[in-house]
Amino acid sequence: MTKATAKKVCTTLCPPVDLSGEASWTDFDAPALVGESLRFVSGEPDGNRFRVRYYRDGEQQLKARIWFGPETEGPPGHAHGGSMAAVFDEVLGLAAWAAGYSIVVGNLNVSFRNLLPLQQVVTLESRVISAEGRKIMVHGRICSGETVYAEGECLCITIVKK
Ligand SMILES: CC(C)(COP(=O)(O)OP(=O)(O)OC[C@H]1O[C@@H](n2cnc3c(N)ncnc32)[C@H](O)[C@@H]1OP(=O)(O)O)[C@@H](O)C(=O)NCCC(=O)NCCS
Ligand SMILES: CCCCCCCCCCCC(=O)O
Repeated sequence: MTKATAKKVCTTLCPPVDLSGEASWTDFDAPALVGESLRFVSGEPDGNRFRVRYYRDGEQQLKARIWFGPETEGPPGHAHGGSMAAVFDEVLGLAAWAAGYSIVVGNLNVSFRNLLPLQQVVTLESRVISAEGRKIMVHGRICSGETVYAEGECLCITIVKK
């Protein structure tokens, strides 16, 4: 990236970003469902790492508007692959909870398709694909318009009370 195209890195708190959803989406209150423990990805809504807002779409599938801040940097000016994996981990696991399954994530596969520029609001679209016994499969993608940055396939396993 040239100096001319590089986005200014915020050394103090970056300005507010617009995480609003589409008209047909409704707000989804993650802490009300799973408690306050999900701080690693969505715990600092005004911070410089991730800013996340959750929704359900018209089909009740979980959607997230996500801003990857300067502290998610991997390749210069772009998101670290691990930061995208962390986002998939939380959002796809949460999607299974939102669908009524008490799970933890057993396996997560991520395909990185395009470098994701920092300080851009993107959408994570999720879909619960199947539920067979204790195995809940959830797929998702991080995208903006026609551009897909990454795809995730998440095997969730329902928790067994001991
Ligand atoms: C996922 C976990 C609960 C499964 O342990 P368990 O309750 O003893 O269940 P099992 O190992 O019997 O697995 C249940 C089924 O899921 C399958 N499974 C579990 N983990 C799997 C994985 N990583 N990949 C593929 N299949 C997996 C098993 O093969 C088994 O399938 P089967 O019923 O067809 O034989 C356990 O491994 C665990 O707690 N892992 C840590 C999870 C975690 O830290 N996630 C991140 C935070 S959410
Ligand atoms: C027993 C309550 C546990 C609530 C956990 C919500 C899990 C959502 C997915 C988190 C994924 C992860 O932590 O790796």
